[in-house]
Amino acid sequence: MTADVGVIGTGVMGSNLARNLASQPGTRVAIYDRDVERARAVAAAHPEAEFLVADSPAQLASMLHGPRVAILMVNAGRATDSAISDLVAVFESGDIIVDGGNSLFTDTIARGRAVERSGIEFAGVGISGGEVGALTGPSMMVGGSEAAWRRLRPILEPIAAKAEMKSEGGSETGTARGSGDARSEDVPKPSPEEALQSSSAREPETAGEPCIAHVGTDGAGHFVKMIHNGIEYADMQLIAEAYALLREGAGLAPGEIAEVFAQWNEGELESYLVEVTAEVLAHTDPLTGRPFVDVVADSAGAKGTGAWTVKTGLDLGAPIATIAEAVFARSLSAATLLRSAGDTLDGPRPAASAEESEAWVETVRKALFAGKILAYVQGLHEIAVGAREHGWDTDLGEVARIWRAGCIIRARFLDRIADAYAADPQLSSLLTAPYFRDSLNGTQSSLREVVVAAAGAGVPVPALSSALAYYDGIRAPRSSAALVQGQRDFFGSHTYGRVDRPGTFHTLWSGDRSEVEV
Ligand SMILES: NC(=O)C1=CN([C@@H]2O[C@H](COP(=O)(O)OP(=O)(O)OC[C@H]3O[C@@H](n4cnc5c(N)ncnc54)[C@H](OP(=O)(O)O)[C@@H]3O)[C@@H](O)[C@H]2O)C=CC1
Ligand SMILES: O=C(CO)[C@H](O)[C@H](O)COP(=O)(O)O
Repeated sequence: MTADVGVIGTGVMGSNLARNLASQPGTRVAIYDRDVERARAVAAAHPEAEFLVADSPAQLASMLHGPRVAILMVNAGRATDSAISDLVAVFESGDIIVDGGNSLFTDTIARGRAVERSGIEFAGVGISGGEVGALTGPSMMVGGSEAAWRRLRPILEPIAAKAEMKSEGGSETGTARGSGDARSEDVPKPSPEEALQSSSAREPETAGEPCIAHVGTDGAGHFVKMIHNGIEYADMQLIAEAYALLREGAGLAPGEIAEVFAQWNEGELESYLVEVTAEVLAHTDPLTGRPFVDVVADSAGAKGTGAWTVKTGLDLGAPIATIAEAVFARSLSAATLLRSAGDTLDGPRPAASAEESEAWVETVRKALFAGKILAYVQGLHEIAVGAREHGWDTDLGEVARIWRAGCIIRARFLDRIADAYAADPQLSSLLTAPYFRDSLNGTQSSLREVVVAAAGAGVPVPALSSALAYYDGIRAPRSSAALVQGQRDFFGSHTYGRVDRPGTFHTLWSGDRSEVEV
């Protein structure tokens, strides 16, 4: 018996993606893990998937009919390199290797070149949705040649999340829905545990637009996924700051804040991350009976995609300060030695004013919405700049469309982003689209208010502050960069342009201070 597709790596993502593939009619899946017992255990736990389990890459290759397709779901970096070289040794020209992990896009470009020298196709596919998404429908960002996309589409499209079709009236009623997505109103949602334990708990979504797209050649899929994760970092940090403003500014308890977030999730802030936040805040630690959030160490981890987004933004000259602040906020949280100096430092201590809490909650909600829009604006701008730099034909509206369901940053307003690019495919910035312009005009004063209040109260809100600075930086009729240009010319003859005539100029600062054209 031969299999249609192979999955390498049967950990959190690979096991669930393999089950998702195996649940498609007529699809037989072969699995392999370097820990062969892990792959065997996955097959034993899910007999309905009828997996073929390979003991080696060579056996996997022998189980697949040609031209072979294998999807790697292994850790980024060395593990991916080693899995690729194992496959290259046993695959043949015309076969295709798909890297579905969170690889750095520049690695994907280099790997593609190396692999394709042997006639084997290579595609880098960003996959988002965590373990439940992998099982019930992830969002997938495909990078690679048109030929690879044509081959992969029939395999991957059926397992992708489906975003609800919009009814008459467009975004007013159109909410994103992936299989396993929490926002279905008419379909009972299996809990994550149910979804993971039993494939029979899964109600495959067949209607709706599949959340998968070919976003460009070589590294484009992993590039777009990297920035998805950068936005994820910013979104999470903005939410965490809103939580701090409610807890420390309004004196609300975690359970009360959980209710606030659950309520926010009914409106324009509706998103998977806001929903998850409400669940985490409502949770009580079974060991101590205290709010779960109070017993978790306040030191955040990171696997690297956020930092890559920031490094790439620096290389591309794309201003993504809110994403950068979110990455640095995690670094600061984990810098225990640095933070130990805090005890000796003066400053205000937050004092809650509970009597104003209702108005404050609404102000924080609006500030969070403004911050969230600005974080997406930054991420999408970085995609546009990166696509230009690398020659990828990435359609930002398509990116927004495939993020509407299945992925971690799925949110109601992604419909609005998709609409904005559909209305104007040449949109230079989301900020000029009427919905986003009007939303920011209606929320910017709240963003300003919380940043001022937080600074006065000593509550750190780096992401909200940087979102406001980004907004005001864009609004400023004249930037203070003119002075920076003057300073650069003074100490380094770096030259400058003028507002009143074309050309490049230098002032003879050490001489008679006359100006010369250079
Ligand atoms: N977890 C998540 O929510 C998400 C993860 N991702 C990405 O998906 C990929 C997989 O993540 P995840 O499933 O969480 O990772 P896990 O560590 O749970 O699983 C990876 C599996 O691959 C095995 N493996 C490593 N190297 C090889 C190899 N050369 N050949 C065969 N098997 C190998 C590992 O074995 P061993 O334990 O021995 O190393 C392990 O069993 C990563 O790139 C991750 O960044 C993407 C989206 C979401
Ligand atoms: O890819 C993902 C979702 O799309 C992972 O959830 C993400 O990698 C988590 O990242 P980190 O551990 O850095 O917070």
